[in-house]
Amino acid sequence: MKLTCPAPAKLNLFLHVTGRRADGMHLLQTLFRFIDLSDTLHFELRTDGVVHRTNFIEAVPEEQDLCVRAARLLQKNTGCTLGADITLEKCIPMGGGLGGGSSDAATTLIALNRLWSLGLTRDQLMELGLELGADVPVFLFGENAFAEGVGEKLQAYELPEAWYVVLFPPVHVPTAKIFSHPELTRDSVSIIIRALRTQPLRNDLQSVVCRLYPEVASYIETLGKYGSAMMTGSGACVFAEFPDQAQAEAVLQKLPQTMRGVAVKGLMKHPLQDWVL
Ligand SMILES: C[C@@](CO)(OP(=O)(O)O)[C@H](O)COP(=O)(O)OP(=O)(O)OC[C@H]1O[C@@H](n2ccc(N)nc2=O)[C@H](O)[C@@H]1O
Ligand SMILES: Nc1ncnc2c1ncn2[C@@H]1O[C@H](COP(=O)(O)OP(=O)(O)O)[C@@H](O)[C@H]1O
Repeated sequence: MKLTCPAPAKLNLFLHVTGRRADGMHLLQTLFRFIDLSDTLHFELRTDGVVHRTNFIEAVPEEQDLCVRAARLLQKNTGCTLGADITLEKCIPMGGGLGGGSSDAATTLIALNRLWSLGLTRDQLMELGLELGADVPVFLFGENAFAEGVGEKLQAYELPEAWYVVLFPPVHVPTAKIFSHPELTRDSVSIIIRALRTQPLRNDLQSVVCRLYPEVASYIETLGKYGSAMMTGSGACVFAEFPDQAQAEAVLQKLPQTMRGVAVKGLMKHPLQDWVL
């Protein structure tokens, strides 16, 4: 038996750092939006219990791959003796604040819950997902969401149709380096969800990233000539929102050819939302 499933990327339409937990993890408020830029995962059932990624991905060794780790975590927690061959077609730039690894992990949990007939509920999958990373639960939640805590307290948030130009600056920003920076804003005032309609949106991680990686600042400045440009997550990717495809693509055309990026549609929900009860 085989399944082929998408794993969409996310944008953080705003991100505030409101405090720090006793274990050092930062408390955030953020708005997650899924976008139509996806990895594709293929799952083939194995009856010998082995979980194996079939393709070579230079930046991610098999044992570290969040898909493989998600599959093994699911086996461990359910006692399932089935396995899977997983083929991962990467399209989402890695380590860019687009949540690709987290999304791959969530898609693996959803797909194997079905392929192995485990019957775990959405809440059970979200609890498992959180063990793999703070960004995993939202992809299992399945709706665009306002998030608090480290990203695990989620409320569905309805967003209008929109298109995004997403640019990939050629730098790798380690998330831990930004969160541990002494000059990071860690005391933003908590907002209530309704304030999002009226408040200008910002990302509290952006100024530290721009100082350490001037390329990110330069991409924001260039894209900012055409729209309201911001960084997603801990970077390095930057984005701006447009009302329709034509406007987003026109902006992409005007940007210097050296700037890699895409024009993508914002999704109204996760493509596998209906797969989980
Ligand atoms: C910033 C966000 C916003 O969506 O996105 P990304 O840029 O990763 O996509 C996430 O909160 C990223 O969550 P996650 O992807 O789980 O972070 P990890 O890479 O595991 O975090 C690496 C390290 O960053 C620090 N960290 C991370 C998240 C957080 N809320 N507080 C932290 O202090 C911790 O030191 C952690 O060990
Ligand atoms: N399936 C995967 N896809 C991408 N990255 C992965 C995966 N599994 C593990 N990783 C690791 O997670 C890191 C963060 O990846 P990713 O989720 O793409 O970025 P971000 O957290 O910035 O949104 C990568 O640099 C890589 O080392």
